Amino acid sequence: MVRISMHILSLVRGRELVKSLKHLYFFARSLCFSQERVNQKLRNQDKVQPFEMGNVEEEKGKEKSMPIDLSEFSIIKEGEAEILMHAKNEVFYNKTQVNNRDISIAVLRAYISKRQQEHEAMLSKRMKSTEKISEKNSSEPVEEEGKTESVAHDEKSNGECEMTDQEEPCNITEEPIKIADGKARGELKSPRVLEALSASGLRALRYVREIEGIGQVVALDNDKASVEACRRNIRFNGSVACSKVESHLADARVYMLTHPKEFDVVDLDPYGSPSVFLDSAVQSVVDGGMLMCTATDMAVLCGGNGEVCYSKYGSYPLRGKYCHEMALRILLASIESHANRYKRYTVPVLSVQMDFYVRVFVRVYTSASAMKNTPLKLSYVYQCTGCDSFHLQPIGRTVSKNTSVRYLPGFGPVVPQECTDCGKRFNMGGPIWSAPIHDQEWVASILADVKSMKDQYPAYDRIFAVLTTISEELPDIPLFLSLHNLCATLKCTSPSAVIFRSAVLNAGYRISGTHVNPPGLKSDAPMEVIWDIMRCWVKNHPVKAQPPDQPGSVILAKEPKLQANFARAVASLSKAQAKKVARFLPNPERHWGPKLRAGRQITSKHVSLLGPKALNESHTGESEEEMNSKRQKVNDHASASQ
Ligand SMILES: C[S@@+](CC[C@H](N)C(=O)[O-])C[C@H]1O[C@@H](n2cnc3c(N)ncnc32)[C@H](O)[C@@H]1O
Ligand SMILES: [Zn+2]
Repeated sequence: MVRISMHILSLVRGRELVKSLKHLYFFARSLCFSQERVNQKLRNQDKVQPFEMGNVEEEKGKEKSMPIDLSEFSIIKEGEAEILMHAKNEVFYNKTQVNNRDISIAVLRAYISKRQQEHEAMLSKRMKSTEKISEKNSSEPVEEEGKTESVAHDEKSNGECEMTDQEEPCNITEEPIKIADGKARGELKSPRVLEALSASGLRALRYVREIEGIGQVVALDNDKASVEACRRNIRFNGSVACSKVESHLADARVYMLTHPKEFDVVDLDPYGSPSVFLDSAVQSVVDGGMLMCTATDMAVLCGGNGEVCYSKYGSYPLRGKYCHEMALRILLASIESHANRYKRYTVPVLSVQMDFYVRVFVRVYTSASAMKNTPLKLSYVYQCTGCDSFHLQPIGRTVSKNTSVRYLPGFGPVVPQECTDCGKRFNMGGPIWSAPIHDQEWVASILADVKSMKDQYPAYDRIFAVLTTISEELPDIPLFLSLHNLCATLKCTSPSAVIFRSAVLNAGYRISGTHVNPPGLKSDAPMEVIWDIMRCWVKNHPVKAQPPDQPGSVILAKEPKLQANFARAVASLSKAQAKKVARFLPNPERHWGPKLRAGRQITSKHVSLLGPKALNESHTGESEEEMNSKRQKVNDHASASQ
């Protein structure tokens, strides 16, 4: 009915009568068809009469609508959203990113509820201070100018508070304060989201169709075919999508720069690196808002090309086993550096490495004084070239005297020229974000929410497993050790993870897993303690003699100072392990990975990216029938995974 009324409206706006009637007829007809029947039609190669799809917002008049032949499309359903996918792959769509979209939805839901709580807390604080002042005023008839000023400023600022040194940043876009029953009451507007690189619009559509309390979603793309597809998909998704999603043909960088502090959430999901979008993105987020950012250039971030990483992100990557976590921390450091240019700073809420990409969720605040803490949250990393020892070199430090704090450069170097464990030299990487990469309170509430809405996440099993592992990570320990690598250095058999964890715990240190690598271990035990534990292990599990200059031989030549206790410690299994909750899941199918830029031809140089099967398929020149059957499989898979 809504669709029909929209068409009557468009008719009133002066469209050609005959054309609109035709339009109306096909929409009415499409309403009668169930989704399955549309699919069936596509499978049977039935030519559906073309119908015209107009644009959805202010650019309505500018572009001429193109007639669409539905038989050229397959319908892809993910969550509540459905998109029309053209057979020619003109617009980017990668179903493996369902994990990425699911996690983003979970974080957005948490953000909306947190934002509401923060708003209520701010209102009640404001109310209390107003009450205090009015009490004071009633007992003291003469007003103290200075004291009332701050409240007056508060009310006048209407949510756009200026930061003072100790203040909590405010995060709200408020409607004017309404006076009801003599009380001041600020109402929170629904959050506005910018999906800066939207392609088909699938993400934006899922956001509006699945997230309660979400406001407007602005979907941008600088590719005409993508914007056309996005608009088509908006219409295809009905009235909620039409009223909430706006699609614009625009360069995201220009758009974000010209819309400073306008969006509660800015979502960047680029091909490869987000580096060129960061500067404008950090400026487009409101105070207390959230920036969500994906990077799929893992080869760059993980040290395949260190100097390229430096030029894009301002950090040198290292090729340790921890490189995927380092990738997350390089991205976080880079976002912070861009934010600092505008007196802003970030607070990570959740940082995930999954499949073939990293994705971070950070809140953005403005405060020139809080920004001074940034050097305390960044470190260089010294990685020994001989053994697996690594050490962090913080960039800054503080000295407190009475109530004042001085900010100073960090003491260094934290390592001598040669590794104290094996005698080899160090590579230096970074700077990385060395403060926590998740807010565990957020993680717990996201996890609880995901669990309670299991059916609403097509990738539930996967995202639940990842979030569970994240919830058990030691929050204050950057990077991790690989038990496998420690043993490879010493050329010894490996203790089980439980035995090794127990030895660390029995020595009085903490240890946890990491979501980026199933055997990876995070610990606050210094490297000398780790090596002592391994020396003790080798005493009971001797190794063959090695040349004396080998790092392993140098390490084993020293006597341990600590006597390791390998008795099984109670906490040697994580809670999830103890409860047999899956923490890591295999990929649902082969070549569960990145996808080429829309419209590109698959050639032999893409084999490493997409796998040989993709290449063979692109060369076999499949028949239309095969293509249709594949498209159907995609649909089946999408609906089966819900
Ligand atoms: C990886 S796709 C986005 C996928 C989408 N977010 C999803 O979840 O399905 C990246 C998109 O960014 C668009 N793009 C690239 N550079 C852009 C720019 N400077 N401004 C706007 N869009 C851009 C591309 O046309 C492409 O459609
Ligand atoms: Zn070493």
